[in-house]
Amino acid sequence: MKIAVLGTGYVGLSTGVCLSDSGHEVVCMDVDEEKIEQLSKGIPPIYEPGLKELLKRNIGNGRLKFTTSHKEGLHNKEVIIIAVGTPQSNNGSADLSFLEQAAKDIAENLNQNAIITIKSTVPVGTNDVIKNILKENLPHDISVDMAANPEFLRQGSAISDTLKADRIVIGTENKQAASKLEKMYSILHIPILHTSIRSAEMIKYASNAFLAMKISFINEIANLCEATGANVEDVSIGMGLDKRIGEAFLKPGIGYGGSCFPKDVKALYHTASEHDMNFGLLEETMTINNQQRELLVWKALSRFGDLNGKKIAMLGLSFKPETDDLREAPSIVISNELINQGARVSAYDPVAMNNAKKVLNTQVEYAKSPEEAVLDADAVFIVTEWKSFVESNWKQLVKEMKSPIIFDGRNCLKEEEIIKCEQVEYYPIGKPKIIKA
Ligand SMILES: NC(=O)C1=CN([C@@H]2O[C@H](COP(=O)(O)OP(=O)(O)OC[C@H]3O[C@@H](n4cnc5c(N)ncnc54)[C@H](O)[C@@H]3O)[C@@H](O)[C@H]2O)C=CC1
Ligand SMILES: O=C(O)[C@H]1O[C@H](OP(=O)(O)OP(=O)(O)OC[C@H]2O[C@@H](n3ccc(=O)[nH]c3=O)[C@H](O)[C@@H]2O)[C@H](O)[C@@H](O)[C@@H]1O
Repeated sequence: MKIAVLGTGYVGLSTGVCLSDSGHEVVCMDVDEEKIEQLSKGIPPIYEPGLKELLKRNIGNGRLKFTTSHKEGLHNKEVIIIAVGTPQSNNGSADLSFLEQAAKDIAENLNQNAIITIKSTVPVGTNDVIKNILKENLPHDISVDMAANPEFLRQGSAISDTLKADRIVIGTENKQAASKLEKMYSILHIPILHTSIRSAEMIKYASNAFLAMKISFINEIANLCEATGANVEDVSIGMGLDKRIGEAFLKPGIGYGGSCFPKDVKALYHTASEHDMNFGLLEETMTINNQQRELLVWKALSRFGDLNGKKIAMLGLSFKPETDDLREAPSIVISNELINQGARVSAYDPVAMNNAKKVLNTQVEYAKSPEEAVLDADAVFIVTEWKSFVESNWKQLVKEMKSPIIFDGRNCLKEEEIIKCEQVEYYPIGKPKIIKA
């Protein structure tokens, strides 16, 4: 099948690479010339395990091409996938300007009938808006079918999530479009759910909002565990064993971040208010998340009384491991708050340092290793659960610190390793602290 993809971000690129690897002929387009130049040489602009190999293989076998020209990319394509960004606008709703521009680009350059498949996360009803833009701008002899095909991949595992998704949701307005898209994905052997376009659009927001709500719920339970002496890890396991609840997304921490949960929960809340509905559950999910991001600072304040002049090592800057993305990362709120409190921040991340320098407060200092970051520090904050931090020699690391105090925002360090430290104060989330004087 001949497929065009607009947008080579996490979603467009993963989709393009995986569809070409399944045997389709794919052209990926982007308006960012630098990205396309890099991609054409097989260099991924983002860090994603497995991406580089698939990129090289499919450029090499001629099934995957990149261009900045919509005319060239859309030429003779049966399926057009739109995967441009839908960021948050000032009032919390989804900003559809990239999508609207993409629709105009398609209308101006499409040379045959095609299925326009919206993979970007878009509010219910957006397919209708885009269809109207297309209708107004397409030549009269070309017609399109619309499809909503939301994406559920996670950053850091984008390729394996695309190849081994739990489900593919296809929302269409007619059977021909539905069966063509089903055929496009058939080689992946993933369960497919066919729905109306509006239901497919809603499935995406409902899924992200539900997962975000699960995280805020377990974070509040963690805070209550700390107050009552229970252990949230046991509580999560005990809850998750009930198949009706499920074990996933019950890991407490310092709140959800990333380019999607925060913006999608806000956008769904906005959609509800447009329909005169106060979706209080979503409002509370967001409030809890905002509070949780400041938790480590509150814990440090309660331990030290005052953070003025204290050196705090911040290990991990990306919003989660295996990505260099800092969008809505808790590290942004934490470092700002520490600096407000007069603390010195020494930060380290194995892959996100370059991006961090573009977004974090300019007063943040960057270390070349965890060892350098913790040197003479009054405390260390574990902000992202990178494997290399978990596997570090903590017995040795704490010896480099001014005071051996660890605030673990991800409950990722192994208690059996912490106990080996000669002196340590270890403060996890929602479970008992470990103090060795
Ligand atoms: N990042 C993620 O993990 C996931 C994102 N999504 C959704 O997918 C959509 C895309 O997200 P990302 O891939 O993260 O976005 P991104 O911002 O990383 O990439 C979007 C790309 O589209 C390009 N673009 C903009 N206008 C264009 C046009 N007219 N023609 C061609 N290219 C154009 C941009 O230059 C950019 O490279 C969003 O709606 C997002 O909510 C859905 C699931 C997962
Ligand atoms: O729409 C999207 O963009 C994507 O958003 C999330 O994917 P992603 O943001 O890449 O990452 P997640 O692994 O879901 O983590 C999101 C945040 O939640 C936090 N989290 C996750 C799980 C958990 O149990 N606890 C927890 O605090 C993570 O640390 C991270 O900050 C969803 O998991 C994807 O299904 C969805 O496609």
